Amino acid sequence: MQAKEETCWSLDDFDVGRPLGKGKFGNVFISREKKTKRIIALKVLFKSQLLQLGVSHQLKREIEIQYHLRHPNILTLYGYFHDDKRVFVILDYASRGELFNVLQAQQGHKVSEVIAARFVRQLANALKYCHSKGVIHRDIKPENLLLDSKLNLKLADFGWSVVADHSKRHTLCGTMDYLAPEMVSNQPHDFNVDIWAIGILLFEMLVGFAPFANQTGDKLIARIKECKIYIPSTVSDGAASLINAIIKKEPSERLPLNDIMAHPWIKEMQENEEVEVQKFLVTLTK
Ligand SMILES: Clc1ccc(CN2CCN(c3c(Br)cnc4[nH]c(-c5ccc(CN6CCOCC6)cc5)nc34)CC2)cc1
Repeated sequence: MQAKEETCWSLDDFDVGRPLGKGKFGNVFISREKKTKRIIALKVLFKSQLLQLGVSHQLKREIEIQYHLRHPNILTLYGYFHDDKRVFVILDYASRGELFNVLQAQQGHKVSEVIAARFVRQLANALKYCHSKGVIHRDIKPENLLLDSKLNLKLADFGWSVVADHSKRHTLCGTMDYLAPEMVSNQPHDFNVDIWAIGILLFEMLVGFAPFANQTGDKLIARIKECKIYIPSTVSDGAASLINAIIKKEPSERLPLNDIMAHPWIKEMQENEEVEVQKFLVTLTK
């Protein structure tokens, strides 16, 4: 469906189906656009909730930012409309759902190194595009990474993103596991917070849990600031070297996106990716 400029959408344009998931501010329903029969995801948010929780600015920013991003690894936001009680956001439908649930369904909550390398490469690609437009996502985590029918990763939920500027944002946001040290100590932060999250994600996909998981509150903050992680020997040397090159306390020392995508382990894993993807798709329940 082409995102026609200044289209006036309304609920009458859609057949709304089952809920795909529930969030704090509303629900997402699988839906079909009547004219084109296109399947989409319709995010329905209650204005009362948005006002009560003071997150209307976040929704506005999510829509403004995501609407202007067009990339194969970013979930497309086609448009939005509202009635007196609700705001409706029209989004791409990712048929395999959240990476979070796919990981939960795996033995040991982890995936093979080939699959993990594919997701890291696609996420780095999406972030390279975002950062080139001055957008920092700031909430990279398995819940915000969706998968389509071909197992392509789609970066979603720009509710915590910002357009970087020199004032360097200070608001603390997102869940703690993925927060970079400079964010937990509420220091100025920049694009490198997204790079940090790629390292945490790679660790979690290969080990089955995040490096600072099972910690809470101040202990968790202390562990993140200490920035020491223990990588089990089940993780290959190539993958471990990439994780260690990204998980650096000093933001400017983290491996840049181009070097992540060109890393020898990423390149090595790409060799038999197609076969692994087909095998992995068969294991996912329909
Ligand atoms: Cl306001 C709000 C409400 C809920 C949420 C949490 N999710 C955010 C992502 N949502 C989806 C979006 Br946006 C776009 N495409 C999707 N596709 C799916 C999806 C697709 C398929 C399934 C079914 N599973 C797929 C994997 O095999 C087992 C069955 C489950 C979810 N969820 C979304 C679903 C809801 C975030 C914000």
